[in-house]
Amino acid sequence: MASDDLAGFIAGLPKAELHVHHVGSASPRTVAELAARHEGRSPVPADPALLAEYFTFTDFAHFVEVYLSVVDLIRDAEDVRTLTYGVAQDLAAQQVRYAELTVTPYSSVARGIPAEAFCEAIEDARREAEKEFGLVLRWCFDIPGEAGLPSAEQTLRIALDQRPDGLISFGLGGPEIGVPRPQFKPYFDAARAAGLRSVPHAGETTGAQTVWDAIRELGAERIGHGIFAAEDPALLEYLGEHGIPLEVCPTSNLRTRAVADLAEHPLAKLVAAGVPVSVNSDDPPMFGTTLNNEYLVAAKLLDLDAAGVAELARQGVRHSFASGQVKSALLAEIDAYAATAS
Ligand SMILES: O=c1[nH]cnc2c1ncn2[C@@H]1O[C@H](CO)[C@@H](O)[C@H]1O
Repeated sequence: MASDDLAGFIAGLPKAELHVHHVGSASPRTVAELAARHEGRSPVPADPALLAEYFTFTDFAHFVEVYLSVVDLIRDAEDVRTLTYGVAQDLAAQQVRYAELTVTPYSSVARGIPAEAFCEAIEDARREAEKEFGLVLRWCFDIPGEAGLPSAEQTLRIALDQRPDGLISFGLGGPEIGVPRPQFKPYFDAARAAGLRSVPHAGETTGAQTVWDAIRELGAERIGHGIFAAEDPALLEYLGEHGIPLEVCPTSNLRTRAVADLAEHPLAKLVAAGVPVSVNSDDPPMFGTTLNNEYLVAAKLLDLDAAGVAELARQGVRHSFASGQVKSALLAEIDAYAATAS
């Protein structure tokens, strides 16, 4: 199948998205509109054409700085509602049927949006998206690592006090350098005791030890990124044996300069070692990508044909925290599509 045909196959393929950030998914149009409202008071350009340059990152720390400047544009619950609905619409347009969206309530609450109003806004958008697009949305509430333990405490409190219906997991994002995972153990323990699944980022910008810490200290059931696990054969074996999947986002790793070149991306090495992986988009407009494009990138890295790509989509479903019913319906849909379209 030619590359154009494969792109067409991917575009129509029903998919799950497991690693995508809320604010990081805002379309350039949405970001530019929000920036226009705060012109003169925000470094974010109000012209969508200038955003690509603004979203050129020198390293991961620069990425977080830029990310937070966009977070700063979201000032009230109406902004949250509009943003979330737009993200759902963009996912549905790519034939995403189920998505776990990483949301950072701490950042918005710290900027003055009450926790209750924030949760109400995302829940409104979630219900609307399910009704209008048939997209099942779930939330991962993550601790922004750079904001330290007070942000962990508050993220946990918001999760447990508000407990929005769509909330299924607890995460940890932001920088890894200078933000050791073990200090977050009590918060993950409490979140897990309350029935939330554990999905911290680890091994995105630091080495295998961070992934071990995420597993041993935070009870990680899936790992955000985890690409530096490739450095440690014992860890690769452990991930495979215990079925702990990595949520891999190839273009993100390139754009934050975690990986110098796609040719050096460890996806193929991880798969060859028997590590379960899914392919995801992270912060698609900020990285100039889409989930569909990430599938195409992964197909090149793994040398996959249409059947291989369909299997990748099945992995995303299997690694998700969706209900058994949602999983079987989506797997059946993928099977039916692959049988007719390839
Ligand atoms: O690739 C990523 N790695 C880590 N954090 C990220 C990424 N993309 C977006 N965020 C977001 O960065 C904020 C600051 O900690 C958090 O809101 C986190 O969700």
